[in-house]
Amino acid sequence: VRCCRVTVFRGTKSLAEVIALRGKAVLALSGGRSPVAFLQALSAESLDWSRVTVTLVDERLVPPNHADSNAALLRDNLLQGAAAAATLQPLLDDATDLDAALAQACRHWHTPDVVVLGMGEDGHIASLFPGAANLAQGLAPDNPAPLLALCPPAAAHARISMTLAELLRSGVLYLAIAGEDKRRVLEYAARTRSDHGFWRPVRFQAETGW
Ligand SMILES: O=C(O)[C@H](O)[C@@H](O)[C@H](O)[C@H](O)COP(=O)(O)O
Repeated sequence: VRCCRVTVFRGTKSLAEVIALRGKAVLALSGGRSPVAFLQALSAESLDWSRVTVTLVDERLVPPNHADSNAALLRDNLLQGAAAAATLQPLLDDATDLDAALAQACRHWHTPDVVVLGMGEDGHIASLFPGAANLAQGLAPDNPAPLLALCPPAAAHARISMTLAELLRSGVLYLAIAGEDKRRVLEYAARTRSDHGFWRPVRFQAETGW
């Protein structure tokens, strides 16, 4: 709960600063199970939401109203109350194959000003899952591509994800995690020097102080 309140406070402040500077802001959020309380709390924040475009750090290749759709998660939990005035820019529209989905997502993409990441217990952020065939591409710090298509063996659906390079090109990054298990993963990742792909995404965040 504390993590959620702190991230709501900091995220809202960052958005307000970007809006004051540039008149508009792009916010990229994560999906999964844990952001519900955060999204609901954020939706009640007083901010000029009409100046905010909300998008996702990753999306699953499912129809827009599927229970696993991250866009549906935002629609149901964030785009309510004060935040209903924001513009939702989903990553996927009606694409059913992964290449078309990636092309579609890239067409509408804008590098976010504010990003809120979650983290899986295997250390993945966005959909940069350990074991994904093209993980190296997703983690290459000089990859010019903002988004990547992956079929991670550990995940239920094929995914579109921000690349690590694009995360690093974004304005402000927050990592919102809760619970002992995730804390242990983060601490382990910060300590380990092994170059095992399993720990790379999250170790990168630990080392760069996200
Ligand atoms: O769409 C997704 O799956 C995410 O964006 C992903 O990176 C998520 O943040 C973690 O998997 C944590 O998920 P939980 O909140 O469900 O633990």
